[in-house]
Amino acid sequence: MKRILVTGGCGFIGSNFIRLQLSEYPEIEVTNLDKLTYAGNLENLKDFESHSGYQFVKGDITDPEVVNSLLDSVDFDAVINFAAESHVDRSILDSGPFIQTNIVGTQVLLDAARKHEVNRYVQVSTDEVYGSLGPEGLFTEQTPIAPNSPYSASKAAADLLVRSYVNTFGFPAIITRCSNNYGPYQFPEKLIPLFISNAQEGKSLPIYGEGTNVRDWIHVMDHCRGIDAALRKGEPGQVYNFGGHAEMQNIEITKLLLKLLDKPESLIEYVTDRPGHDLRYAIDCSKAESELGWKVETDFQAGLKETIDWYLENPEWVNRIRTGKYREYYEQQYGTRLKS
Ligand SMILES: Cc1cn([C@H]2C[C@H](O)[C@@H](COP(=O)(O)OP(=O)(O)O[C@H]3O[C@H](C)C(=O)[C@H](O)[C@H]3O)O2)c(=O)[nH]c1=O
Repeated sequence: MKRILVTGGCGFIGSNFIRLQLSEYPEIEVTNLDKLTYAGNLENLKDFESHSGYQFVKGDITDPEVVNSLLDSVDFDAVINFAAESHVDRSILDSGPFIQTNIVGTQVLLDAARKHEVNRYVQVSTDEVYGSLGPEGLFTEQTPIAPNSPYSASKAAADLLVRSYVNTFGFPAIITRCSNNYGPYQFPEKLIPLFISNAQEGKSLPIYGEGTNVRDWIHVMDHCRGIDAALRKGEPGQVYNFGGHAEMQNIEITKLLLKLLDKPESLIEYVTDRPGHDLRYAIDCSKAESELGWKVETDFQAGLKETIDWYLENPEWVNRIRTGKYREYYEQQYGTRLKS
């Protein structure tokens, strides 16, 4: 595994994955193809800009010319597809970009990778494709796909395309599905960084509905190590689930964040629920544990504390986002929901 193409490497999970590759594998050459949408940020990899094993290419995975000319110019051993529109709330406001990037982009990448006989393709997916659980049970790799949001439907469609290329063409693809990530460089529209930033600014923390929805939190580096294990040790055609073994209700994690930040619970504001809000995600990762030798390494409380510290130590990174175009989105998303 010498030359790899990472798409969407300027986003949260992709940039952490590139960081892991360049730190762990001295011989690796990573090309990062990223369109630099609102969530793609060159600053996320600033410390690797001049690394001899790193190359950045600005481009869109939905453009066959861009993708094919890149694959013509470099003989990649693997393609790892992180490029995606990922925020459920945005997909409810406008599903168009989700269909384009997540589905059409995956099709373009699959066709180009197949044409260039790339030996390994990893589709980075999500446990949201399985839909919603009740209070009991876990998603396994056998759980039928039943997405509920435009975002998860677009990811499920992409997974099905990947599956079809495996079955139809014998294409050597692997799918990974992970639970909710947290950690440094996460765009502050997602629950944890949004609530840290709002609390720091003395703004309300908008909890959807009653706050009883459950998510399973995994540190982004544990997820990235999982993708790395799937890339190097996984069997083509297989799906691998990853999760953090850290299930929490939204209200519980919010109170924990406020406690760690030493901020009052009076900042919590219950707001209109997300339409079609999935109740609970919880995932069985025993296949990844037994077949890939992967396991969660980050203790949740320690990881959360370290994540809070990262946001507090990087106010410029946060402020550049929060004072930019993001303000329009925040107003659109929360303007009528929030009292304050
Ligand atoms: C932004 C926000 C969220 N929430 C609730 C909604 C969810 O129950 C939970 C987490 O929401 P968030 O939008 O951070 O993440 P999910 O909707 O669970 O989806 C995330 O995890 C999966 C695996 C992916 O695949 C998605 O790409 C990723 O965005 O907090 C609130 O109550 N208030 C808020 O302001």
